[in-house]
Amino acid sequence: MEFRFNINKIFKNNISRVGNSLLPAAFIAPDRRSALDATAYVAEIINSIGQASAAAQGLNQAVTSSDRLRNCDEQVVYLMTEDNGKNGLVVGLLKIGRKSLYVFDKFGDTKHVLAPCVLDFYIHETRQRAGLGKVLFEYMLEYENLLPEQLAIDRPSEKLLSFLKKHYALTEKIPQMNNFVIYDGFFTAQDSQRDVMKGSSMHITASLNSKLFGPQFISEENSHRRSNSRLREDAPKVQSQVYGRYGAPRPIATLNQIIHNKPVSSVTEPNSKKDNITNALDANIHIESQIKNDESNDKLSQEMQMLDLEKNSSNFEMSSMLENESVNEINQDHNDTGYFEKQTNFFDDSEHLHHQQQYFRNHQNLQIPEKQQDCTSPTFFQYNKRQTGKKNVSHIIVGTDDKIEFDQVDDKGFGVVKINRPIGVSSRSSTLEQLNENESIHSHDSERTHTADGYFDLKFYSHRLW
Ligand SMILES: CC(=O)SCCNC(=O)CCNC(=O)[C@H](O)C(C)(C)COP(=O)(O)OP(=O)(O)OC[C@H]1O[C@@H](n2cnc3c(N)ncnc32)[C@H](O)[C@@H]1OP(=O)(O)O
Repeated sequence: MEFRFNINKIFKNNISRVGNSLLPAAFIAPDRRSALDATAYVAEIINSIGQASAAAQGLNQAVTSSDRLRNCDEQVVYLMTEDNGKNGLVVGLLKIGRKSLYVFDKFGDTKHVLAPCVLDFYIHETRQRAGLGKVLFEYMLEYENLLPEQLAIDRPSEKLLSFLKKHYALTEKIPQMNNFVIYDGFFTAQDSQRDVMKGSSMHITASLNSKLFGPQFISEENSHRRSNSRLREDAPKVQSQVYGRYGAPRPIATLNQIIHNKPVSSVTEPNSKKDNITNALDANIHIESQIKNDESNDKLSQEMQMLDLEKNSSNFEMSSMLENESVNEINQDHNDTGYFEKQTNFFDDSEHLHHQQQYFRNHQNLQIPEKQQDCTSPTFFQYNKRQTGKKNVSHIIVGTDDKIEFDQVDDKGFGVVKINRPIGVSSRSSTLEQLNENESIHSHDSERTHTADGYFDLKFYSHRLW
């Protein structure tokens, strides 16, 4: 390919490497004007041979142009020239550049690579099959320090495929979804040259996630995490060791025994303390029976309601305290879910029972019979709307024949049920006022008052440190 100007002044060697400056590396311009002229000449050469290459490949548009080369840092053009004793000849073009590609490996996994690519390759028709193509290609490989299998070929022609097969024995292609052709050994060479983007590959599956969000990057961290998660799935599930306060020896849980009417034989507290607890419970029960006998007395009825609630809540509290081992865990869950802060509203015993059973099922340490009516003894106190005269009353079912220990609870936190009476002291003769002095049910959020619509709001609170 001849030009109207002398290319020998620009290209000192047979093969010249031209970057985005559009000047050969060996070109030394005496002045600025000479540099600008040389740039214009090189641009013309590149455009011309680019058009010739496109024509040789049957392309409508040239792959190689001076504008594209000027605007791209990652691409370079190798030009092969001949000195014909006149203006010189341009006989070959090879354009390469690094491209970010998503390519399949041999196993069908998609990888994201920054690979050197052969973008355009052309030897003038008058010089083809004369070995010039190999000379140009070898020069490029040596200059770029690349191996032939490292290259991704952009839409190669049959001539180029034949060329690569003949000179470099590249035959085993790895099928791709794009127009690039890569050969076996591409990834090995890539890894050796650190051209694979470190730690990043694409994971394409037929999963919904892939459909919705596209292929996922698999970084080293993700791979590690996935392998760890698999290990975790395979590993036997062993309950973690409990340390500290929760690891201390605890009495055997008795709430289950209370519900099932079993003797609380495992409680290992001193007898005197258990006796005190029993006395306190008996006292409450006695008061309850007395009050029930005289339902016409409104004042006593009010007192009964207060005592009922106090007993229910205190029994529940005492049971909870005895259930330290299991309840410690439960409390944490319920503090999070606000279980004890929920206002219960049971008009129907079956609903109440279902709720209670559901609660115990959620905590496998505890058991509750499927049918509460199976528990015939001891007495289970279930106060409903008819008994209390209130629309909303929280129900607590507690067996009273068992010996239960309880401690006083500080008036701290939300909705604390407070029992301020010394253990063993009967509250039989307590009037409502005395009861307010010594035994009180505190609810910071909603006081124990009769509201206009008759609602009674009692909220339980279970401290995390119990
Ligand atoms: C990514 C791309 O650029 S794809 C486009 C590639 N370019 C083209 O197709 C343009 C037209 N062809 C050419 O320019 C040249 O033929 C090139 C660049 C492919 C090869 O350059 P050459 O100087 O011919 O290569 P070289 O002489 O070193 O090697 C010759 C070998 O190339 C292959 N080859 C070259 N020309 C042809 C041809 N017309 N038909 C089939 N194979 C050919 C053959 O394997 C040949 O070996 P053989 O002669 O023993 O059969």
